[in-house]
Amino acid sequence: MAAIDPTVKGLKPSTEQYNGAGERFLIVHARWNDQVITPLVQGAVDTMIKMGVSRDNIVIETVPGSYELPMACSRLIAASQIQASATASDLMGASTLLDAPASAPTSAPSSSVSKGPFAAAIAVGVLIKGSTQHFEYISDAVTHGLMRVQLDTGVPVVYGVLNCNTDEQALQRAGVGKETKGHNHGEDWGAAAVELGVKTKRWATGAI
Ligand SMILES: Nc1c(NC[C@H](O)[C@H](O)[C@H](O)CO)[nH]c(=O)[nH]c1=O
Ligand SMILES: CC(=O)[C@@H](O)COP(=O)(O)O
Repeated sequence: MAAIDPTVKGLKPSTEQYNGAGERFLIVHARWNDQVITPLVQGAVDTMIKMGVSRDNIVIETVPGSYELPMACSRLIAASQIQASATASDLMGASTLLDAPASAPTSAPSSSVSKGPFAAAIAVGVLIKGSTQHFEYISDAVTHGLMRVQLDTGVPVVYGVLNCNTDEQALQRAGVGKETKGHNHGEDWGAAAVELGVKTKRWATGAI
């Protein structure tokens, strides 16, 4: 049998460098299959930091299982938008205090911590096939749910969900396989979140 060309399958690196500095990102992860989830989330965080994102601007939330990911992403994206408008009106209020005492600060305190809306989210879950139809139903529902969240909100939701037939398949895709280590897909998801966050913001201004 002919060997598979290892250069065929996989992600071509982008020619553009993306910088997520100043942007806020969301990671929601399931707690099912934690041995696989932990390195995936770590891989995503490490890559985002390498791409300029401050660790303080990565919000990490957990849910019990993958089935809960779409709801949590949807509501947390909405919460970040509420928080951003509340912060904006607080700042506007502060800047119109013309009769503020001379000792009062004239601008908002500077901080690297953002209260802006999430630029992008990553939903991380690991589904491993068991002996019933459970896996198929959850995989399908979560996949469609996450797509719906990103299209409905206009905020990119990276698909960090592994759908695996065996434990070893899942471990290898988190870079911690027992037979062969494999590649940590969380790193790709972190990079995708920063790229899509930057691009979506650019597209929102009408720039192409
Ligand atoms: N079997 C897996 C689950 N199952 C749990 C569900 O996702 C859900 O939490 C429950 O049905 C309550 O709504 N979740 C995973 O993430 N991975 C699995 O392999
Ligand atoms: C509801 C469950 O988590 C469980 O009964 C599913 O079983 P399996 O993973 O063997 O399909």
